Amino acid sequence: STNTGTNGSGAEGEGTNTEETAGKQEVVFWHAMSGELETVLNDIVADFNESQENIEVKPIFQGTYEEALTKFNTVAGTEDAPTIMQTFEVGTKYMIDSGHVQPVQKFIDEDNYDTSQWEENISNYYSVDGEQYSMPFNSSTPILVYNKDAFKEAGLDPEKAPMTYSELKDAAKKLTKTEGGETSQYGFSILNYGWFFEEMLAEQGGHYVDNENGRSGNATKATFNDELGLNVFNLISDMHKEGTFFNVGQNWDDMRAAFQSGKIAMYLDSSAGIKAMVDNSDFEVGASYLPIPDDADREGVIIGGASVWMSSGINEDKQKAAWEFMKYLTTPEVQAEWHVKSGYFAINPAAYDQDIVKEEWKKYPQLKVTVDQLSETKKGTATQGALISVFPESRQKVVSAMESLYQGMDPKKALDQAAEETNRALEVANKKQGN
Ligand SMILES: O=P(O)(O)OC[C@H](O)CO
Repeated sequence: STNTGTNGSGAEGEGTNTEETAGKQEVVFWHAMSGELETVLNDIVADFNESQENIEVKPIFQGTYEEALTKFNTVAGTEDAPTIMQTFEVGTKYMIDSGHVQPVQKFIDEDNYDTSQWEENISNYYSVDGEQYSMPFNSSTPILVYNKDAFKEAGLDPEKAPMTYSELKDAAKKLTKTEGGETSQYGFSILNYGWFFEEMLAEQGGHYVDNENGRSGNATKATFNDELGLNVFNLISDMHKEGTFFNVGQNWDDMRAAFQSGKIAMYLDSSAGIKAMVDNSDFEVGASYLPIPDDADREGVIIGGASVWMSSGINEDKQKAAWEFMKYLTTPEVQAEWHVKSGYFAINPAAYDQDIVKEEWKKYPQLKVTVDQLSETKKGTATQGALISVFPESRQKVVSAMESLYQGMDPKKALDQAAEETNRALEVANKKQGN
């Protein structure tokens, strides 16, 4: 089964929005939650619908985050646009620039809604120029996941996950099993997905683009190809050359299957994948913080996952109905259920005081690790994440650069190329926006 929105598979909705059902205000909700996540989401929606006389929320799965955004693009600004759209974090600026979204700030103000109950680290990400654009919903961060049984077998302390690049390299060497030129177990792997690079850069306090990650002004240039970005690329390249790193490709399912089958002993995953991993592995699974370079200060992680957006240009009663649903999603009770069943963070930390969370943390201490890593994150423009309209495109360039490392490309050259391509995309986008 799939666990995260980046890894969509399953039945997709038709994407057409039907009229009001039985006099109820229909709220069409496009999302990218597949597998078990979709079930949990549908349950929450069903509970909401049951509690409402006049509102009916209709969730429609639209594929991966990338696929859903492409579909949104084709209907944004028309009457076929969904009332609510789930978009991954790196689509934030893209959504704002689209001109087809209604910032939820309007409803926060009209309703005197208290957003201080939201986790600041999370809501900050979706707040631009003092305005809350979207409502945080499913937030995740990457974590290091490791096979504790393999650690024991290799003579490593299963309670001590590697925290630095040197420790990671050493552990990976001990965990790698090679016989007659065949490697049956690799020490480490990272999915070819730009998110992991973005996070490992932020951990060191690095910026992805100029103008303080596009937060103090419009970004004009990529900065991720600096020394800090190079640390990450060098790590991957070195470990790959040493034979301790396995290239799993771009598919989340393949990566998780490689871990479960014992092909890799450590890898990076979304915090939203940890619970299913613990449940579905026949060995003990550990979770820990992202490793950092030996001499770096730990800055923390950027909020990943997605938030929910409201379309503009649609009936205001529909928007109000959507806002009711959004408020419901953020209650401590719903967030507690969402956190324990999905593994995503509670965007309302009061959820962590709910009994079901306390019980679950006893059973799955790995869940708490993910919350600790986030709460220890230092506030700043590095960990707030970059704000750029061409982020989804730039991410693809970084993915290609990561892939070229396995063909033996020089890490600096690979990274520079991704940066140049990002610069070109930024230039085009800025011209279009008249900046
Ligand atoms: O797979 P998710 O939902 O944890 O999200 C990971 C990334 O942040 C998506 O951009």
